Parts: sequence; C-alpha cells; structure tokens
Amino acid sequence: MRKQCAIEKKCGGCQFINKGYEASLEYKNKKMKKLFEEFHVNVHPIEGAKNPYGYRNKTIVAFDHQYHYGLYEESSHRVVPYDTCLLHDEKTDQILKKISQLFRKYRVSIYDPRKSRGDIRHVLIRRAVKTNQTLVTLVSNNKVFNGSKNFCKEMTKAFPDIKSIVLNVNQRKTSIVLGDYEKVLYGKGFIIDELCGLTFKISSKSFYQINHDQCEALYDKTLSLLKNPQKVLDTYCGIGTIGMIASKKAKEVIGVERNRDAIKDANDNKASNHINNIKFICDDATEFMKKQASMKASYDTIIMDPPRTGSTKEFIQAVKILNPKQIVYVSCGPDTQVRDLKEFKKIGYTFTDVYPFDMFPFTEHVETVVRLDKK
Ligand SMILES: C[S@@+](CC[C@H](N)C(=O)[O-])C[C@H]1O[C@@H](n2cnc3c(N)ncnc32)[C@H](O)[C@@H]1O
Repeated sequence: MRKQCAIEKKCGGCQFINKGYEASLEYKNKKMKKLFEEFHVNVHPIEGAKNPYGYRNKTIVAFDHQYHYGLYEESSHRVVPYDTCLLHDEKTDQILKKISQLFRKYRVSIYDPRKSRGDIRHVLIRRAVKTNQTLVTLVSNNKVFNGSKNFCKEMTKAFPDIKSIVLNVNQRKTSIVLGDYEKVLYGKGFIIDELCGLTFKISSKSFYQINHDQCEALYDKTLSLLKNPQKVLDTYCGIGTIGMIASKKAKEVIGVERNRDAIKDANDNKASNHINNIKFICDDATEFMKKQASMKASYDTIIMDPPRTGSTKEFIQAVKILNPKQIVYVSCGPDTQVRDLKEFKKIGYTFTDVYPFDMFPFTEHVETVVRLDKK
C-alpha cells in the first residue's frame, strides 16, 4: 500500500517517497543502464524490496531545545522534527518518543552546535530485526550523563528489547557523529542479529548493513558469484559478515578492516559461530594489499566492499601483482565502482554482468555487485 510522507520536502532524505515504489525502481534501472553503458555488459533489473517501508535498522537523530527529535536541515543546524519516519523500523520511533519524554523530564542538556555548548548531540538507535534487540547510543559532549541509572531503568522498563545503552563521547567540533570514547550505561554494549544463518554482534561504531532482508539477498548473490573459492581475501570486511558467509565455501579466508571496534566484533563473531578457517586483520585495506603484494602472497579470490568513495588506484595495482582469478566487487557507490572497474579493465580483468539491489528504497542510492575474471 502506498504511503505518504508529510515532511518529504523539509527532510530531503528520500527523493522518491511520494512518487511510488515502482517509479523509483524504474528510475534506478535507467540510471544503472546509463552508468554502465560504456562496458557493454548485462545490467540486470534491480532486485526490489518485498516491503520497501520500515527497513532502516539504524537511525541517527538530533534534538532541539524543545526536545523534538529530527534530522538537521541541509547545510544548517536547524532540526527538522518528525513524529514517525516511513523508512524506520516501527519500534525506533516509539523509542525516540520515550527518549524525548525522559530528556524533558530530566531536563537533559542538549548540545548547541553553533555555540559548541551543551551535552546530547545525537541519539543512535540500532535494531537487530531478527532477534528483536535494540542498542541505544547517546552521543554526548560530556563524559558524564547525570541520572543515567534512572534513564536506563525507565527506558528498559518501557522497552525490554533494549539490550544495551551506551554513552558515546564526541567533543570534536565537526559533523562526524560518533566519538572514540564509549561508556556502557546498561547491558553489554552491543546487540546480536542473525543474517544468512549466522549470528553477528553489532556495536555502535561498527558498520552493519541497514536493510536486513535486502542484505541477505545481496550476500546470497555475492556467494553465488564466487566460483570455487579457495584462499579468499575479504577487504573492507566490517564485522566479518561476507567473509564468514564465504568461509562455508572456501578453504581459508582473511578479512581486513581498519575500524578496530569492527575487528573486535568480527573476532567475537568468528568465535560465536565456531568458524575456524577465517582470520581478521586490522589495517587500511590499501596498505594491507601493498604489503601482501610485496610479500607475493597468494589469493585466488578477492572480495571488496569499500565505502561509497570506492577503492584506490594503489589497491588495484596491488591486485595486479596478487593476480587472483576472480574479484567480487560489492558497492554502495556505483559511480566510484565504475571508476574502479575502468582501472581493473586496464590490468586485464573483465566482467559480463552487473546486479543492482535496492538496498535503500525511496532514496537515490543503489547497491551493485559485479564479478571480475582474469582474462
Ligand atoms: C560498505 S562497508 C562494508 C562492510 C562489510 N563488508 C559488510 O557488508 O558489512 C565498508 C567498510 O570498510 C571500512 N573501511 C573504510 N575505509 C577503509 C580502509 N581504507 N581500509 C579498510 N577498511 C575501510 C569501513 O569501516 C566499513 O566497515
């Protein structure tokens, strides 16, 4: 059933929310065909979501001084308040309403970005949709959160699925949301979700795909594209999701990721899923690739899933030396993927198919996966 968003224009988060889901898929299909046109490959129709609403398992909001929550208006510090968002998991907005009530009740100090004063800068909610567990992260300018015991007690009484509440301290004067220092106020500091038959521990600073069901479809495709993988290098591995799923099919997997918290989660995930043929390394992906190339290490398969900015020329030059038979490239930024694919072409890799996934329904974004083979 088609739903209408009342704050579409002010919020600006989803370009297609009031235009209809089919229209958005049509637009994305055309966009992908055009983007990959120069390669003369088969661009498959985008894999749409069964339910395009309520898919976001991660939400970050700011509060104004009247304790309304919302997103910052583009290029301003004005919060655009909202009641419910059509893309959020339903529980998320109920939790945010309760947080707003408690902030008001306890007169919690709200950060003012213009004056760099006050405490609470953002609230991040993460939902593990399969296990119904919630992680609440309060991002503050202050290492102390007065009244945290009462706050946690009231929150967890109202929402028993809140398994952890974390205070993340961010005293930087930038728009980066999370700081480095964290203090667990309640629970263990993480939640557990299930994905593709495995369990994953997720903490506030680790990357985890925001659309659970579309992510399973994307990972199934990724796995099916791997032809007889033996020694696999999973680069930009996050908490180890793709590598651990691929480990079922491979002899050995090495995952590399630069976020220390994600690597800690990955190692815990490896242990809790009893996977013995995977190892995780905390390093910059390009630096790691350069070291592997200089050691003449041997991998027959490379998986890469970089951030929206894509990979680097040096990474691709290191691939040339490592000479794997196949590369599976997952991307949340098809523009930068195209840029990187041109470099892969120069070093002798070809591809025939592009598989787009609608990981972020109603927004402009598309996720794509491609398998490259050595000519
Ligand atoms: C799109 S996410 C993919 C994570 C994982 N493959 C997944 O599907 O959950 C990109 C990951 O790359 C990591 N990352 C970003 N830049 C990196 C770099 N230069 N070297 C290594 N990892 C990096 C991020 O921390 C993030 O975990």
